[in-house]
Amino acid sequence: MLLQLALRQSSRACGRCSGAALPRAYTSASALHWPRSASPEFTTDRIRNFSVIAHIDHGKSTLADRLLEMTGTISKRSSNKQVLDKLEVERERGITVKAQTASMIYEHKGTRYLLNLIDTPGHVDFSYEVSRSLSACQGTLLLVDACQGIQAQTVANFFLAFSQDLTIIPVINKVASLYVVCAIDMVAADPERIARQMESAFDVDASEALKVSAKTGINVDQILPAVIERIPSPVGDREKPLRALLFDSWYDQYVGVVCLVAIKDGQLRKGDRIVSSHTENKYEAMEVGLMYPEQVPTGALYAGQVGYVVCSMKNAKEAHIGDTFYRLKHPVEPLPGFEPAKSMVFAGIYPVDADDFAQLEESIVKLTLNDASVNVQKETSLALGQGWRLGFLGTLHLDVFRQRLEQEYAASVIVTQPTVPFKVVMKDGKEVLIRTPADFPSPEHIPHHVSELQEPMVLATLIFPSEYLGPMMELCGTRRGEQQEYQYLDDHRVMIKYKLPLAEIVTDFYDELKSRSSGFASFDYEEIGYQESDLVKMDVLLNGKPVDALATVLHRSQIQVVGRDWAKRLKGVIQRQLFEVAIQTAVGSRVIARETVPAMRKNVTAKCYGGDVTRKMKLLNKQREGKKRMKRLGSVDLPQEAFLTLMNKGGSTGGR
Ligand SMILES: Nc1nc2c(ncn2[C@@H]2O[C@H](COP(=O)(O)OP(=O)(O)OP(=O)(O)O)[C@@H](O)[C@H]2O)c(=O)[nH]1
Repeated sequence: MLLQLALRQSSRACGRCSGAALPRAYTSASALHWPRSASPEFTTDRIRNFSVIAHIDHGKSTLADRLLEMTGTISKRSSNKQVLDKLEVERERGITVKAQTASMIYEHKGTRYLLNLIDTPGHVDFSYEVSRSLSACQGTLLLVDACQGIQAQTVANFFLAFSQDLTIIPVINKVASLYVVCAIDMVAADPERIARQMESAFDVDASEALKVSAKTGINVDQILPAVIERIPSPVGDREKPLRALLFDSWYDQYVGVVCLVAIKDGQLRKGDRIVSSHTENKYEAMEVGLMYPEQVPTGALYAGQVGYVVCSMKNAKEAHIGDTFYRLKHPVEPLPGFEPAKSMVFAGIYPVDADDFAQLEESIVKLTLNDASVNVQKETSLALGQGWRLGFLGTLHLDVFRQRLEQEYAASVIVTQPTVPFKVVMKDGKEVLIRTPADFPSPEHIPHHVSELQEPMVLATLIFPSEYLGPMMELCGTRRGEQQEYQYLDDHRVMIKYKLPLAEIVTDFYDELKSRSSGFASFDYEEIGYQESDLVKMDVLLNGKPVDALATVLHRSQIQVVGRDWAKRLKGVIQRQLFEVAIQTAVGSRVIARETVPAMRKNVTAKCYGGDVTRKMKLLNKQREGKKRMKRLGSVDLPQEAFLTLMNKGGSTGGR
């Protein structure tokens, strides 16, 4: 019984991990020590809501650990590392993909404060998480690595915070490595230089920058006093009617949907009847509390506080991020809310074994309960059967989703080449969004019905040491980029901005960027709408039959290079079969490239003379295992790797 209770507790703590409970990686001081009657004590003047934003790997999660330790929210244990990175994929990849909230109590000059900290992801694909998390804050710690200096996501995140009028505290991290030759830039970490960079890029006062080491704890004790003294307390009146902003939600397999709310006005008590402004659905608040750092019920939340509410919501889709909750019979003006997340990269996901369709569907539904930014549509491919066309925020997001399907749900899937959403403007003025190459108009159809083909464009920011200026400009040039801006951040670092087609950066742009800059360049982008483009659909044919799941849309200038490359790559992964396999790439009826896989003999044990039964069995088993991972397309067996190899041309993870 006790064991069951412990397991239940442990998986509840990980409700955000879509039901796949992780072992508790840390010891929380929370549930036992939280003074349950404490929340009324924290009036708005004794609350600070702040986030930590930075480029990837600049130390946000490590700093969050130190702050949680300092305030006694978690105990000091060597095993307490990146405690707010709760997902398995986050721990394995060492990145944050989901913003996490934690409340702390901190005494400053004899007064106790309730501090609410939100650790945000650094990667561009998850900037949607950052922007909505900032709506629950009045200030932010802008963290910059003392070796690397300002990077592209530092700039992007700074502007997100700036546009929301937040107080920004500059923090230079990793100053402990001051006397060590920094492996990244091969120059000593130089906090003064970084402070000057921040001054020039963001117009902040360099003397206000805190210089800390999140790892060793140096100067970390200066952070919370600065938070209290510099960041304004939230405005809000607990005597007014309830206005609660829903800014995050997740599905917990035991209690259902958990909503994270920022109470802008009024109070939210257990048992209250509340209404969603978006849907007008009515709910009962069954449990309310603070994230300390796990869910700790407090019975009530008051104006200015950030916490969770479990209400009688049946379906996670009812939780509309940006919604306003109000108390039944006391309607209020809804808060502005947020733009919904826009999918920028689409890919088909299919079960390797068609029998696993129902199981995979269940896994996708569960996973998307905790990631509403994934766009889901059923799709049928002639080649792969029934599956889904999923929309993601970027290729890292896609890769993380695939990894979570495989790790948390043991799914075996085929992911097709990612594509961006193209636009077809018809002659009658109608606009059609094309999310899958299979829907792209045929060459015969275009002259009669289509007036323009368009592709999505982005404004990319690249930051790198000045000696890489040539290779970086060349890279952007070969990717059909147009230079927009050029600025020296200091004597060593340059920032350039390029207008680029999104399709060019969801392929291997990031890998190229890293290899041509020896790893020193960083980049970020924002969408800037659609632009006319000379697009064509390229088909892949196996023994003369087009495979719809392998089709892609390209700029006309790329057909020759990609066509030849794909034919070669497929030849490399398609095993020899009983008959010859012709691989062709083609645009309409024009063949671009052809490769041939010669025929082979079927009997894998033919060379196994004599009576060695175990060896024969081994070979046959191997052949059977191999077959399991094959997809039969007409008469040709296509391995899972065929899709992967094109994706890698292809789908780099676009961010790390
Ligand atoms: N030397 C040194 N290393 C640090 C310091 N702070 C963090 N690190 C290391 O930097 C790496 C990245 O730290 P994280 O805390 O995961 O960085 P993050 O900003 O949360 O990363 P993302 O969530 O991926 O954006 C880890 O290996 C940390 O141990 C520091 O003060 N000094």
